[in-house]
Amino acid sequence: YDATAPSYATVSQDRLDKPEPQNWLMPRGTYNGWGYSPLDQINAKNVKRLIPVWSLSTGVTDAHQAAPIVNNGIMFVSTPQNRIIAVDARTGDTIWRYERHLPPDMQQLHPTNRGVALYGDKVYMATMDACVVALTATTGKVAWQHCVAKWRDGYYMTLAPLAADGKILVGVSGGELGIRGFIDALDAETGKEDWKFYTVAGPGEPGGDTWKGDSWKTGGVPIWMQGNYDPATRTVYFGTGNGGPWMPDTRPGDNLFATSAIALDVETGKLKGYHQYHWNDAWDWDEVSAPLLIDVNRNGRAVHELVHAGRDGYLWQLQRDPSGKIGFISGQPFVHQDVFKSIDPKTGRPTYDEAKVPGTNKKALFCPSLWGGKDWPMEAYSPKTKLLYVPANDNLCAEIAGEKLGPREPGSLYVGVPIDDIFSSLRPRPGVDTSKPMKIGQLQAWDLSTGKKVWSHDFLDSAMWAPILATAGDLVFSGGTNDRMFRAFDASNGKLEWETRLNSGVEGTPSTFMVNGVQYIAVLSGYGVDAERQNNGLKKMLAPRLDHQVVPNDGTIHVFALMGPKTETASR
Ligand SMILES: O=C(O)c1cc(C(=O)O)c2c(n1)C(=O)C(=O)c1cc(C(=O)O)[nH]c1-2
Ligand SMILES: [Ca+2]
Repeated sequence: YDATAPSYATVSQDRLDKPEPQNWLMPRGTYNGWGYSPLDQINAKNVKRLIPVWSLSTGVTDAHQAAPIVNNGIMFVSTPQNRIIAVDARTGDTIWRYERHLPPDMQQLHPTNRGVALYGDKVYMATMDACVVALTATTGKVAWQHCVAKWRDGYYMTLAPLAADGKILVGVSGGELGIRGFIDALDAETGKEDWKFYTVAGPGEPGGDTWKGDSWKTGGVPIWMQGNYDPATRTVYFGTGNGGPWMPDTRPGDNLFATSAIALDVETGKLKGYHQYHWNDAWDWDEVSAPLLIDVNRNGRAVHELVHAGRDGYLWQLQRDPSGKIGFISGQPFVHQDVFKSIDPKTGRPTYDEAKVPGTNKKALFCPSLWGGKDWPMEAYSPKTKLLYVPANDNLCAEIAGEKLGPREPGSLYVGVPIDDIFSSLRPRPGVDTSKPMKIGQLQAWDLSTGKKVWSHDFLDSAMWAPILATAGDLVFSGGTNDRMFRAFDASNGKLEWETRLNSGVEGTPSTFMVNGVQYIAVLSGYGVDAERQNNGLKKMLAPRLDHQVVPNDGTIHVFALMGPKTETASR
């Protein structure tokens, strides 16, 4: 009998509203999306003593992006192919495993999963075949499942569900398959649908006049990242994806609510407000990472903001209102961006350089690339340093041209750009000398009060493709580079404090937690999907410098703690 063995603690709405510091109950730790932990046992002074405590192979390869979710010493990890592993977070001993039997004839464009949600006594996962499964947290047995769409019709799910107000909120991927995107709220107990919100406004609905003819039926606007939540106003905030098909002339108009931040009433799913970052998207710039809820000090006044580092390469600061309305404050490039000619100072609406807008039979070279100034990996915010940390990719561009599309075939790509052209679209920023090590990936830190970049840690010949964890120990953690490193930086100046090389590329969402007085840092390795596709583009662009480079794909859970007597007892 182990008196210190973890036992499951029911996840109430109160606990989700204010998670205990020792737990990590959702992908970003808290509903505001900060990716911040108040734990400080591991700090800038002692992080050099950080050592591996345990690791565990997940048994699958490809993009492991989920955060290890921890509730009272029990860790839940989801992986590609929709598996979940529940382990004793101190030892790595497996408690149970769940494996979804996915249809064998299903093609996966983005074989990944961004994490589980906890609510009550259940664990929830959104699946590649467009279903939500609820498992009993202590046993891993299926309590219910509910399919929100037909995978044969091009719908799939990669996001972590958001648990709030007794509901499980999910959205669908398929922006490259001609879907009509939506968010569904399911009853956490039964799986019954409570409400549905279509992200492509239909005829007669608000925003419906921003789509012409039947274009709304295949308008895309996927939701493939978890939302954030404001319990005080009971508002959920999501970021929305690209319009489909990609070429903007196939769907003239602004295309609401594509590439936007949207605010929905958690109870009813009613739209309370929105801000479209860029209209009539032409670049696959999904703006799916949900805006962070941050109170920013402006001249002694706390302004309630929504902050988003866009795939369009702009850092957006918006204002949130108790009514859910979203106002515009500022937008400025955080990487080289040559598409926007200006931003309306009142509304934030950009004007475009038409030469940078690809179309059907119209080639365009534009910066940043299709993968954006920042793709899905989430920013972090530390209330201690008051800095926003952005995983950015600078000096990259892309060149594509559209081709005429036939009618949509359910379940097939409906992009209007040949897939091989997409994977070979990456270009260096014009004028950059690629014969020398090239500045690409950056971990940037921004002061939101002044709108100034405070520091940047730059990586050569590598993108930066991983979410950030910030801690009260004055550290920020992240992987994301093509050298398999997992790193800790000083949160105030970006100095590298610690790094370790893992078995494969790291694009996991780091988390931190405490059990029996020991603080741990956890992250998944496992490389794939678009981080790998973009890196393949870099290899061609920078040849022969990266010719020898191999980034393995194997998935592993890694857990670290400080070397010392406490760690030794903890890991035994
Ligand atoms: O339009 C969509 O539905 C959709 C879905 C996904 C996804 O579900 O992962 C990605 C994208 N688009 C996308 O454009 C993109 O760059 C991307 C990168 C990744 C990844 O896991 O690295 N997923 C996705
Ligand atoms: Ca997309």
